[in-house]
Amino acid sequence: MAGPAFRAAPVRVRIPATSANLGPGFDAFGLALGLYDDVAIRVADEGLSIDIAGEGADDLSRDENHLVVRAAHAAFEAMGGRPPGLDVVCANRIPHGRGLGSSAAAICAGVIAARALTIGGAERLDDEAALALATELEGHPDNVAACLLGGFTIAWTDEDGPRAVRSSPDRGISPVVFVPSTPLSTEVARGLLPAKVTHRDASANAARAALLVTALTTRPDLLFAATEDRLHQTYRAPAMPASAELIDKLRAQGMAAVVSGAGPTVLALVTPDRVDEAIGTAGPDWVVRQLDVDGAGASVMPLA
Ligand SMILES: Nc1ncnc2c1ncn2[C@@H]1O[C@H](COP(=O)(O)OP(=O)(O)OP(=O)(O)O)[C@@H](O)[C@H]1O
Ligand SMILES: N[C@@H](CCO)C(=O)O
Repeated sequence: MAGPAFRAAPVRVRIPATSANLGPGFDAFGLALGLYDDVAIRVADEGLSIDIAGEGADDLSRDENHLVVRAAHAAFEAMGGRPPGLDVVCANRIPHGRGLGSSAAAICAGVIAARALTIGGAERLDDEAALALATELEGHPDNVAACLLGGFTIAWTDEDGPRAVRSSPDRGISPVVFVPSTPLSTEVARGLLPAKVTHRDASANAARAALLVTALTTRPDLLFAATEDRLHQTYRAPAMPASAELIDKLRAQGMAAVVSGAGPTVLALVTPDRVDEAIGTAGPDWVVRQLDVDGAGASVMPLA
């Protein structure tokens, strides 16, 4: 295929935060949340300029190592070639290293923006290829699947690569996130996991994960039972003791609380009448937000 041509006009993409695992669905389940990064990218005649506002403005690199740029470059290469330069403007709202899918959002922003900037991009990089590329860059498919598709997603990998299906959570479920001030990198949190787990723990998780699909989509009354996990949360608790304590407190009140992604954010999935009670359970050290479920996933937006 000949190298691609590019659109002269900038594109703006809106990318949701995501919560992965949801308790028992380690590396498989994801939920898109109504908290967004906005990224605008324009093809330039040369060079690279990166403007960052919000999360990470003080510490992110402003060169080719910037994750949005790395993902965009990877996507351009996959579509046949890069443009000569890029101007990138990021408005970041998803906190970094907290378990709300900031790295997946940055990757999906780069991939979706690059596709929108490339003439014929949708044919050169279809949705399956975009998921595969984003998964390769992120290392696992759960956050990127929810980020690209919105809603509640189940991701898995077969011989053809990562796959995902999406469904809409029951409208009677309100996600509440409790974000601590200190980050924990996913890499460190994954390093705490054992290489092997017992058959008993694996089968316990299989039952709860299967139950969670029903609980999330049609039976919110089963969410508490469905969010038990034995594959990652206990192993990671020593790296996030305050999160483990808050989860215990919320669960003692019958609320479905879990580690969000690799932590240390805590996610509670509650009915709307219990949102205030959930929020009141956390002390002043937490930034607590009730968020909507995002139904659209990563979207190309009209320019303002
Ligand atoms: N908007 C962004 N722009 C550039 N780089 C980002 C952006 N968001 C995240 N990153 C990079 O990703 C790192 C955080 O990724 P990490 O996987 O550790 O946490 P997370 O994605 O926030 O959490 P989780 O994967 O558990 O949901 C940041 O330290 C930064 O290097
Ligand atoms: N499934 C991943 C999500 C965080 O990126 C983990 O728990 O490590």
